[in-house]
Amino acid sequence: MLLAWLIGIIACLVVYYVLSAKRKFEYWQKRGVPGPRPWPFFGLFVQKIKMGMGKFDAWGNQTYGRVWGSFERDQPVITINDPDMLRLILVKDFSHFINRRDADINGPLLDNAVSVLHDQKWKDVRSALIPTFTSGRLKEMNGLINECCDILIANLGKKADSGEEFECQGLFRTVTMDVIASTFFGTKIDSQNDPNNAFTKNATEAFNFTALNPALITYLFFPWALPLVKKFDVQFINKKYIDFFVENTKEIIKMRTESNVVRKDFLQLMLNSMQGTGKNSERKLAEPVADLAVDTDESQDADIISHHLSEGSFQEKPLSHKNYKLTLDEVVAQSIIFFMAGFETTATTLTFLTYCLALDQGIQDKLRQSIEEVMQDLEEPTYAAIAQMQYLDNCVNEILRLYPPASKTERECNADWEYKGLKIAKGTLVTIPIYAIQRDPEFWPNPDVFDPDRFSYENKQKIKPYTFTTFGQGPRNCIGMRFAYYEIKMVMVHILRNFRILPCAKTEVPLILKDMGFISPKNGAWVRLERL
Ligand code: HEM
Repeated sequence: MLLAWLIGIIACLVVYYVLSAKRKFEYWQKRGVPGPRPWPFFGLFVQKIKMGMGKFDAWGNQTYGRVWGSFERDQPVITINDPDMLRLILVKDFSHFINRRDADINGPLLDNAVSVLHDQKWKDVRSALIPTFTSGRLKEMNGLINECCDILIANLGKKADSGEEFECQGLFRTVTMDVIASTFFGTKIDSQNDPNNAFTKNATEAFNFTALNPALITYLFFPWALPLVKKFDVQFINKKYIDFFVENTKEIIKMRTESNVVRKDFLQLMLNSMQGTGKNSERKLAEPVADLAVDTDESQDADIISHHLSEGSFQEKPLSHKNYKLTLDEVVAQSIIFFMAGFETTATTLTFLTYCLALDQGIQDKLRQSIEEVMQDLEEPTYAAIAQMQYLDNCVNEILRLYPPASKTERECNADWEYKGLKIAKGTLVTIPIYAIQRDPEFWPNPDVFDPDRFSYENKQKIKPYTFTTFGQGPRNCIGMRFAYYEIKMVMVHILRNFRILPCAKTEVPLILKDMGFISPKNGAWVRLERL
């Protein structure tokens, strides 16, 4: 009897999942949008895991064209590789596509993070954060970043002297973590000399995503169980790692408030905004929020980013009309999200660049020489010097094109939208397949080749807008973009002025990628160094 019941239940579930897969496939067919047929229950999950997210999107583009449809859970997903459509979605019609999806597995504190906030609340918080990332602020961080780089160079010197082969990503994580801890929290954690310290361990573990992440599995396959698992504190990034950062951040804030210590770091800027003493609080109602890509304060100086490439990041309209004051929870949440978003992405970029320079000594020599031409008698790089290093900018952009740390981003459509007969219904998720667009041979000839000259002054003018979207585009692009460029360039200048990067026996060619969460080398990127 029990067996009969069991067989009956399984049969019902099979029928349900088969019909549901059919319904999802037909949803896009009816709208004339091609796309893969999802498997019952698994959807397209198995293919994504097998290929990796970026390669899955590239396969989708090749097979179905520039616009194709699929589903995630019960939500229709449309993947768009058409740069003209992306311009509309990310910039012109941004008001239809303000938010990313609400996965509701971030945990109560991270629900306050700018990356997951929605609508007006997002506008308020983002507006309050903008003054934190101007080039003026970055210039103030120069000494702190140089300090972390000096430790790196001392440690690399030991590796060069011993002829040791080493894996770069682990090493770069410790540098970028030290930089973030120092520039954001005014704290020296010295994870470079103590890679087992609690900050490094917790942050690295927090990013150790696998397809078996319990929150991800529940979200994708058993959404009805979400309220239940949330009761057990299951969230996308394990609660124990988040708690570690919450406790530390709150402790630092408490110490500052009690002792009235004022520092020149990002945390202080946020605390100023909380207390209404920040630059933001002086903004007049009608005054537009500072442009996200172009720093009006410093517009007479060369900037650290290529404006041409961040076309569309212009803040066309003010985001918020209020002089928003951050709450304590919001300050803590932003601190954590900056830490999380900031160290792994920059470490990965440094890793890939080091790897590619090891394999191409010609490019490495040219880069070193171009850096020396700017540095001349300077002992340590300054913001102004970095901004003049054109070939370094080309190399960094090319590595970000070839290996974008985030293989995709997304927007959720909040009101029905139409373009040339294609209707996107409210509630549809729009996927922007960063990796796939940046490896598309129509936009990037020989897309798998590392060729910094694609970004030379002359060639850059020919790059089709919205085909380089490593940092996203439009008002909701990466808020840390300028900081990331600055940090990556500073670290590379220090390394290349001291060492030649060489391949070693363990250098994997071609590099196999891991593409769950952020893109990274699956088996690490191994090199060795020689002192110059
Ligand atoms: C190489 C380094 C980095 C890359 C490639 C990168 C990439 C991205 C991408 C693709 C997005 C989504 C943009 C969109 O949807 O249009 C994003 C958002 C974001 N990034 Fe970055 N990022 C990097 C470094 C950083 C750093 C250093 C920070 C902080 C210090 C940061 C903080 C953020 C935040 C807070 C958001 C959400 C912004 C919002 O929703 O308003 N990122 N990033």
